Amino acid sequence: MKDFQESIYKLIVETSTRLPADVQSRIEAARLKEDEGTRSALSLATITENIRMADCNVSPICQDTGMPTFIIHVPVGANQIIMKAAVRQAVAQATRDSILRTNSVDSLTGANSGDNLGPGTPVIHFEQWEKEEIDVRLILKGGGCENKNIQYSLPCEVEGLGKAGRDLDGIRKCILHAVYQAQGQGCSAGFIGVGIGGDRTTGYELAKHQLFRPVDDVNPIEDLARLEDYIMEHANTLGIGTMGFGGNVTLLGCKVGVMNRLPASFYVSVAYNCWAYRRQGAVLDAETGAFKKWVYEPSPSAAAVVTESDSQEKQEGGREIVLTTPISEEQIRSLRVGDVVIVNGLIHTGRDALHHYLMDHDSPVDLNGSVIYHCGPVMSKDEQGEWHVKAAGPTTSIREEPYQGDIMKKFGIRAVIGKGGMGPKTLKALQEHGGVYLNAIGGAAQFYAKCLKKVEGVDFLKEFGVPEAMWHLQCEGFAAIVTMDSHGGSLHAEVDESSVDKLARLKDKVF
Ligand SMILES: O=C(O)C[C@H](O)C(=O)O
Ligand code: SF4
Repeated sequence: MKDFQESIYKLIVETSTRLPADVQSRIEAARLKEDEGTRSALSLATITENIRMADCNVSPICQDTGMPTFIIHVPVGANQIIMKAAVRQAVAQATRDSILRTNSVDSLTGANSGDNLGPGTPVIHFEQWEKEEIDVRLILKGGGCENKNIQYSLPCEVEGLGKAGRDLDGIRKCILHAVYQAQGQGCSAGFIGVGIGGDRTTGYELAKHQLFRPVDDVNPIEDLARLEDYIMEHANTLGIGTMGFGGNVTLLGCKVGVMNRLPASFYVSVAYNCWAYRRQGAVLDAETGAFKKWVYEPSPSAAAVVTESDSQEKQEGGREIVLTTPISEEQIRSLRVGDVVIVNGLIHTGRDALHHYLMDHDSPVDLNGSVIYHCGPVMSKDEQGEWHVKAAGPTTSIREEPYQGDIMKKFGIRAVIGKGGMGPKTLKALQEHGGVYLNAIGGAAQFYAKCLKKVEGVDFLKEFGVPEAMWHLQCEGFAAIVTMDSHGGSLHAEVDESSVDKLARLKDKVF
């Protein structure tokens, strides 16, 4: 097994930095389905550019490299103990090389293990089979879309759709609702895996397993093939669009599996995966572990991908405003939903741990007129001890809803950049205080890293770990869209309202 570890490392690099061809072609098709010049079309152009950059830079497509989950099929007699140790070493090496973000956190203390190893991480499942080769599949599914997974226990009442019974039509309602409830927060347009039956644990497992199916396969069970087609057609009438900006394409793939259940239970489990659907597999030689071939066709090389890199400019009706930090209240009050803002100057990252901390502590730096970026970057340190941003897209902002308004007021923060939008408490605070919410494109980690020119410093690195630390970054030309303004306007509230109406149109029995 001398080559096994190296093959696993190669698989991790491929998975984190290049989307397979089936995934990429769905994204490209979505881009063509969106009307030219709309926010969704331009966001998909940014996403396409980001995919190209990740490939060229051999760097993570998205900064959240997720929970590394391996499913390994081995011939009878393979030594799984040795293989497991090699997988763990390859994961640690990929983390040192900034291909994976340090993503393993002690649930009680919040301490980051720093190498992606810890109780429960990475996830490694072994299966034996009769074939004379090893098949290793890997999925890197990030935390934001994982938070949008949902499990239904039938029969139940589904918002917008009424009663969902223990039949195919009840299942249909659950899946439609699962897409609706994710809104833009799981970086739509997304892919879903659905597990029907099992118990609460195996139902979710089955759902995740569906994400290993090729995007273009046809379900061998006729009823489920019909259900998948129906969902693909109708989930795309909800109008949620890319990042929840509104648009024609909300769902890029739907795969449904079924297993037996207990008489008393009927679960429908949905695993929601963002557009950054990073899954790949490798077939390896059973004796040496040497790489033989990829399981999913890799994308054509980056040079062949056609891109439009001027995305986010000239948005539908929106103005483009350049803001340099520190920003005044007057400047903020002049902004409206739909404006494109180009941010320059010093900004600060802050997410869960920092927001919690700032509620009853002082800030280590002056935040008056500043911008907080909801982001947990991938960073690397060079030999001179200088930090560099390797990947830095936004994280889901709604997690900071309990804190955000209070913190903006307490420290005089004028803008937050994030993704997926925030709720009524923040919207009210933006009005009272004179603040704005700027939506960046989730997953576009290479695209934004390019704007983060210099690391001026960092606080709480030891205490919170790399993703949660407060990084002080000089940025240049960071484009984001105003989706919540200081006049009570919220694009997220609008899209939510209109999509629940559209969901309700799908109430009538189909199956
Ligand atoms: O943790 C992150 O960087 C992002 C997360 O995947 C998210 O979607 O919010
Ligand atoms: S930030 Fe978005 S694209 Fe990245 S892992 Fe989270 S949900 Fe996926």
